[in-house]
Amino acid sequence: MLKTKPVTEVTRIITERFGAYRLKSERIPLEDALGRVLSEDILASAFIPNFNRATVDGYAVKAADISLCSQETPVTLKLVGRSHMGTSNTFSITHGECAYVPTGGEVPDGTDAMVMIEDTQMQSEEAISFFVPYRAGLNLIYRGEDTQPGNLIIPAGKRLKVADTGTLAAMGITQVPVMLRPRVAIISTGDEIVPVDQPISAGLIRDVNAPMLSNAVSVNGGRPNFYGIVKDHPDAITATVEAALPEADMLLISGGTSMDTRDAVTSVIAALGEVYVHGITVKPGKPTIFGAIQDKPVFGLPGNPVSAYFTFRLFVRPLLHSLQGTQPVDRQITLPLARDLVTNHGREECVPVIIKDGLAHPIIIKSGLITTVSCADGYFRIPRDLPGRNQGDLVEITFLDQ
Ligand SMILES: Nc1nc2c(c(=O)[nH]1)N[C@H]1C(S)=C(S)[C@@H](COP(=O)(O)OP(=O)(O)OC[C@H]3O[C@@H](n4cnc5c(N)ncnc54)[C@H](O)[C@@H]3O)O[C@H]1N2
Ligand code: MOO
Repeated sequence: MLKTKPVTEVTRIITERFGAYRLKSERIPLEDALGRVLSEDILASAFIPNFNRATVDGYAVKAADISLCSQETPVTLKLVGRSHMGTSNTFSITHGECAYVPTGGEVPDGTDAMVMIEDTQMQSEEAISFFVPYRAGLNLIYRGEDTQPGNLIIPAGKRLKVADTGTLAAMGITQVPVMLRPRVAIISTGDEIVPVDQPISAGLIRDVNAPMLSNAVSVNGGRPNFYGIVKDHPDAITATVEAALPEADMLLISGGTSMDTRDAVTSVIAALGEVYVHGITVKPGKPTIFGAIQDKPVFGLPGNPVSAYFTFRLFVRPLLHSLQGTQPVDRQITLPLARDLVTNHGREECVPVIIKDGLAHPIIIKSGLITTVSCADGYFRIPRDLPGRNQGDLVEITFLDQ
C-alpha cells in the first residue's frame, strides 16, 4: 500500500528541499531573450525619450496664444523655424510665434502644445493661422515621460514578454542578463513503450510522455534532453539515470511508479539517493515519486499520460520556475459547474473542463487517455475532503493555455 501525502504537504516538501535553489545566470542577445527570466533588475540609465517630442505633424505653439481663436476669428502666429527629424533645434519660440514640427520631432524650447496641421492654415511662408483652441500639454511627449535614470524598468524574476524586449531595446540593452534554462533529463520506462515513429501491435503503447514532457519543460523555460525508452529493469534504469545526472539539473522518469513488481523506479531512486515522497493524495497522480540524487531533484511521474500531465503541472512546473527565480503565471476564471460531479475516493481531484455558454462542463478522464485533456480549456480542483460538487457551484478554473 502506498502511504499517500496530501498535495500541500508534498509541495511543502519540494519547496523545503529545493525551493531556495537557483541556477546561475548568463548574458544573451536581445533577440533571443523572449520567454527567458531576467536575472537582474533593469534600471533606466537615461531619459526616455531624451527630448520633448511632438506626437502629431503640425505647429508648436504656446497654448495661451490660441486660447481665444475659432473658425470665425482665427489667430495668426509668426512661423520662426522648422524642426528636422534626427537633429536638435537651434531655435525656440515665444509668445506670438510658432514652429513646424513633424511627428516624433523635437519641439523647440518654449512650446507647450502641438496643433495638428489640419487645424491651421498657412497664410504665407512666415504666417500660420489657427482656428481651434488647444490646451497646454496637448500632443506632446516630454523628456523622461517614459522613464528616467534610476527607475526600475523590469524587475529580476520577470519572464520577458514581447513588449519587454521593446523596452530593453529602448534602453539600448543588447545583451540581456537572464537565468540559465534548467536542463531536464527525461526518461520513459516500460517494456511495452515504443518510439512515436514506430508501428504498434497489440500490447504496445506509443511513448506519449517523452514528447509531451519535453514540450512541457520547454514551454516552462527548461531545456529537455530525452534519454530514451528504458526497459522495466532496475539495472537499465540505473544506468540511464547515472548517464543523465551529470548533464541535468532535474530528472523526470515516467512509468514504473506503482505497486507492480516491475515498478522499479522507487527502488532505483532510493538506491542512488533519497525518496521523500511516494504516493500523493491526488487524482490523477497517486503513485508519484519525489526524491533527490546527488542534490538534484528527481520526479517519478506515473506512466499514465494524463497522470504525468497533471503531476508535471502541480509539482514539477513550480520547481522548474523557481530554479529560474520566478513562478508560473496562470489565467483563472470562476464559473458555475454545468452538472453534479461525485468524487468519493478521498483524493484531491483535478477535473478538466470545457467552457461553453458560460458554464464549466467537466470532462470524465481516464488517465491513460491523453485526448481527454487535449480538448480541455482548463481544470479545477476538488479538495479531498469534499464528496464532489453540485451543478451551479462556482468553481475556480485555471486555464490550460499551454
Ligand atoms: N495495485 C495498484 N495498482 C495501481 C495503483 C495502485 O495504487 N495500486 N495506482 C494506479 C495509478 S493511480 C496509476 S497512475 C498507475 C501508475 O502506474 P506506473 O507509474 O507504475 O506506470 P506503468 O505501470 O508503467 O504504466 C501505466 C500505464 O501507462 C502507460 N504508459 C507508461 N509509460 C507511458 C508512456 N511513456 N507513454 C504512454 N503511455 C505510457 C502504460 O503502458 C500503462 O498502460 O498505476 C495504477 N496501478
Ligand atoms: O491516480 Mo492514477 O494517476 O489516476 O491513474
